[in-house]
Amino acid sequence: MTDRPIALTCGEPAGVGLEIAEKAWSALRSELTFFLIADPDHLPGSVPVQLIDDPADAIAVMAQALPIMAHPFAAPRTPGRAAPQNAEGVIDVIAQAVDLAMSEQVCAICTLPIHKKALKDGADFAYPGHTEYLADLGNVERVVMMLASDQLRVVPATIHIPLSEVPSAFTQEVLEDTIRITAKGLQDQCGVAAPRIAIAGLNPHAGEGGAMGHEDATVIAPVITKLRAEGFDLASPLPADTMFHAAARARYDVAICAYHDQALIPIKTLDFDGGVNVTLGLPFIRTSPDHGTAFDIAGTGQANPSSTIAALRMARQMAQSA
Ligand SMILES: NC(=O)C1=CN([C@@H]2O[C@H](COP(=O)(O)OP(=O)(O)OC[C@H]3O[C@@H](n4cnc5c(N)ncnc54)[C@H](O)[C@@H]3O)[C@@H](O)[C@H]2O)C=CC1
Ligand SMILES: NCC(=O)COP(=O)(O)O
Repeated sequence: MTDRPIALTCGEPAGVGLEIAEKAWSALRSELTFFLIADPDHLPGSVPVQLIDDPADAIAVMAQALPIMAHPFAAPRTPGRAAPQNAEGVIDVIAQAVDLAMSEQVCAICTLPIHKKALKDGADFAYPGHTEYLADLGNVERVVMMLASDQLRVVPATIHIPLSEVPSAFTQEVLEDTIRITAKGLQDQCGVAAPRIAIAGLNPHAGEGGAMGHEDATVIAPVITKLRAEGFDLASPLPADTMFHAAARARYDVAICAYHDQALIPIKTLDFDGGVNVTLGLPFIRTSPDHGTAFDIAGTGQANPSSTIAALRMARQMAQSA
């Protein structure tokens, strides 16, 4: 699998992504092969680059220059300010990378951050994030967003929806599918043979026996009973406030949470620089840094490439074990 390169999508050109792509190339040029799909005119120009037409050409280029598959955009790059005319280009680059993955010309895709509102405003993008767009491109109904670092793996069972919609979206079916996809992904792609899965309660104190909400007993508990009978190793439903300290984390391989911030706050607090976002359940491998476009520091040279470097390494590792 690793004879093929990883496709790195440019994401929002006004963000820190392209600066990070150059730094990631400097760090990884003798370790693994990736190429960037981007408008060459958008690149900050701190490293040598070489245009390629065929993904396979990246292998010979990588040690000397950052391989670029050119995708012309409508407008120039202005750090910190998204150009609405570039929204279509950002979306098309992601679709191009998926085509390359589905046709097995690349071993994985790694996506640099998009600005969700810029895509909605500029191109009426119908998806709240990569995760949902990639599910559609990959023709799968349900995928799982997992964020992983050396210290913790977390999965939000509901993803990019308003908090007010979480209780109705967090159904037994969603939770069951999420557990199944997560367990399979950990076994098949992450080298965890028998995943220990912790489920966070939705309510304070996991509902405190019904005194603080009912979903822990009526949604989570029945799914746990059903899946335990099938052999899943599930701990549950745990009060979310006490399941992320070091001793608690040692008892599970992944924490499945009810909603976005319940999952992402602990991992971004523990390891913002090393966290990787991976989509499980797709017919191809996709990783991403855990951070966003960071418009506030774009163009300043301050962007830390560690999360993208970790994401590229994880993509390669997953491809090796596929
Ligand atoms: N995978 C993706 O495409 C993601 C996209 N986003 C999008 O990014 C946009 C901005 O989101 P925010 O909530 O502001 O989060 P953000 O991660 O872009 O920024 C939060 C803070 O962290 C800092 N930061 C982020 N990445 C950094 C890096 N590599 N090095 C140093 N400092 C860094 C920023 O300067 C800022 O102060 C939004 O549109 C959001 O939806 C957010 C997360 C992931
Ligand atoms: N907060 C995580 C995030 O927004 C990543 O979303 P996606 O673009 O990877 O779906």
